[in-house]
Amino acid sequence: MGNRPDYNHNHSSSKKKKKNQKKEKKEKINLKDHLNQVKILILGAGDSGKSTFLKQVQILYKNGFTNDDKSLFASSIRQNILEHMTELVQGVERFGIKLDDDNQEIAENLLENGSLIQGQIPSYLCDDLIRLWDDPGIKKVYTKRSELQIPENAGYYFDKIEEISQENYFPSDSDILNCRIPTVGVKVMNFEIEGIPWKIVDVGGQRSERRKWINQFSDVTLLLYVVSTSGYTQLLYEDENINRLKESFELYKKTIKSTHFKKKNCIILLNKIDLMKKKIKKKDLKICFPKYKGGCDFNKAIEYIENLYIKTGKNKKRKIFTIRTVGTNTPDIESVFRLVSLAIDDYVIKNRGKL
Ligand SMILES: Nc1nc2c(ncn2[C@@H]2O[C@H](COP(=O)(O)OP(=O)(O)OP(=O)(O)O)[C@@H](O)[C@H]2O)c(=O)[nH]1
Ligand SMILES: [Mg+2]
Repeated sequence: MGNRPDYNHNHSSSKKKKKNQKKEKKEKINLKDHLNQVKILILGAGDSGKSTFLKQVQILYKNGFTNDDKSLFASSIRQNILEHMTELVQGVERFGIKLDDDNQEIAENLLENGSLIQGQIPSYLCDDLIRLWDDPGIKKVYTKRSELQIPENAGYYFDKIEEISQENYFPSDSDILNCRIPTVGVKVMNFEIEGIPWKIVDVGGQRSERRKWINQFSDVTLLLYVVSTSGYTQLLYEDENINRLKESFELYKKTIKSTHFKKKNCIILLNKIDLMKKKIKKKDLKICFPKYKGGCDFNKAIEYIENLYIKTGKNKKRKIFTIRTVGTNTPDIESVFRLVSLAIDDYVIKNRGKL
């Protein structure tokens, strides 16, 4: 990736869109004259990429991660490796797949005794993990990982087990961005842009976390709703009868109706399009949205999702913007910030004198 992603709002044709963008740019105003603070609330279902967005803000606007942050992430990354390999080994049994004879014993050992020692992967465990990852049976289970709730990015770390097991391993930004730690509670990030305090609020997206959302609904300047587009082939972690993208859409429908957001602009991040692009070649979006008729065509599929979210959310008092992103790619999130600025200007212009 690395290209500036497309963005769109309220179904404008591309000619009209360009004209609107030009007009909106001209009307750029000094936020300081109108707002005491900017509060951005990030919502979306679990695993959609909300906290990844916050990590990108840390990289872009807060000088990146400290050494203390990196040490903490190193332990989480090692824990991710161990957990996901354990899940793969459990999958071997579930799918009735055979491992190489020697590896069978290693697998059993991992299930019984595999654990980190003071946040480190001991060298014998590192060897075992590498052998398992090299086993064709494990690779076969890995291709079925969506059925096992194993994160799509797990392979990113399995390819680096040796490096990550080094005692002095310090994760790169990319390693940190790929790490999966479900959010519990509310995380707030404060920083300043052009003399105005900005507050970005990230919440946990899993069902058990959502009752805490309402406490964050007041004084919002802009809503960001993150959608994992690749979730159309996955089932919900919390309820394996529900499709993830469907859950995201139903949640959005309910959330955007809230009176708190009636006049608030909203940016929909159509996230994980890297994964969506790969999946759509083999799996039709119809499995999630039966009315979709575009087949295995990425552009048609993404436009269908885009239009669903825009149509459901738009009203006369607010705009729904969309942007396609790979959340782990920093330039994509820089582009989101250009759109954030546009959406906030638009909000301020419409509500001038009432803020
Ligand atoms: N391939 C790919 N992975 C992504 C993308 N965005 C985020 N991820 C990964 O998806 C996983 C989940 O991201 P999080 O940011 O933790 O998701 P979340 O929405 O905060 O999840 P909760 O805290 O449970 O609500 C992480 O492992 C990220 O690295 C993307 O665009 N592409
Ligand atoms: Mg999170």
